[in-house]
Amino acid sequence: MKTVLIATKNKGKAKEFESLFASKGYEVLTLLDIPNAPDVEETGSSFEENAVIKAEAIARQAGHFVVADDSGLIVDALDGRPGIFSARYAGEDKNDQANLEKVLEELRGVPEGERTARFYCSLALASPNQETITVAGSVEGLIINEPRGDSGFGYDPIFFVKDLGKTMAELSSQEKNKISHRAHALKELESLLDSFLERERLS
Ligand SMILES: O=P(O)(O)OP(=O)(O)OP(=O)(O)OC[C@H]1O[C@@H](n2cnc3c(O)ncnc32)[C@H](O)[C@@H]1O
Ligand SMILES: [Mg+2]
Repeated sequence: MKTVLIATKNKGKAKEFESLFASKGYEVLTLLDIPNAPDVEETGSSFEENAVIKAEAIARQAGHFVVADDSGLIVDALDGRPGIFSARYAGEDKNDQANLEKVLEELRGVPEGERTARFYCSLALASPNQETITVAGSVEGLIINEPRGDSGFGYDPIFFVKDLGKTMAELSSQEKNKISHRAHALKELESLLDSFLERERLS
């Protein structure tokens, strides 16, 4: 089976990539499988910049092509926050529960019609031998008042998907993997991946 290395230490993302790539015939490895994998500092000012920083740092270290994901929640009433600071919104310890509570607190009193938001995912595909490629995907939603559901990870329990009448955390993993920002970004990457890997083989 073909293997792809994903430059992430996030267990929720790792699980989703395993199932998203399984349908394309790839086995997924992440930094969680590699002892002492470095923490790459996310010093960029956009999702794209951070995805590229992570992908290129790990590709250089591993001497192999990798995919990195930089993603987050963009809330219109909060001028786009938490945005690229989604993982550490409530503090350096990256606590999902504290992060979503901070968003709910900041939105207290904001009427339903003004609680629009989107999840955004930038994927970067990098190799020591080639120019880095980036793609992106997003999904629209509303931030509800109370967390609902216990699947998924991160901000999923407060992100309501209007068309499905459920929060992201109330969807099965199969359902989330059809409509998520990550799934949409990966769809974009799919058409570029084969030719990237062919150039990789020839380099
Ligand atoms: O950098 P890596 O190691 O990949 O792991 P991370 O958790 O730090 O990941 P990011 O820097 O990309 O931060 C993304 C944050 O946005 C949130 N997020 C991203 N995708 C999400 C999803 O599908 N559902 C819910 N929350 C999500 C989640 O809280 C993440 O911690
Ligand atoms: Mg991160």
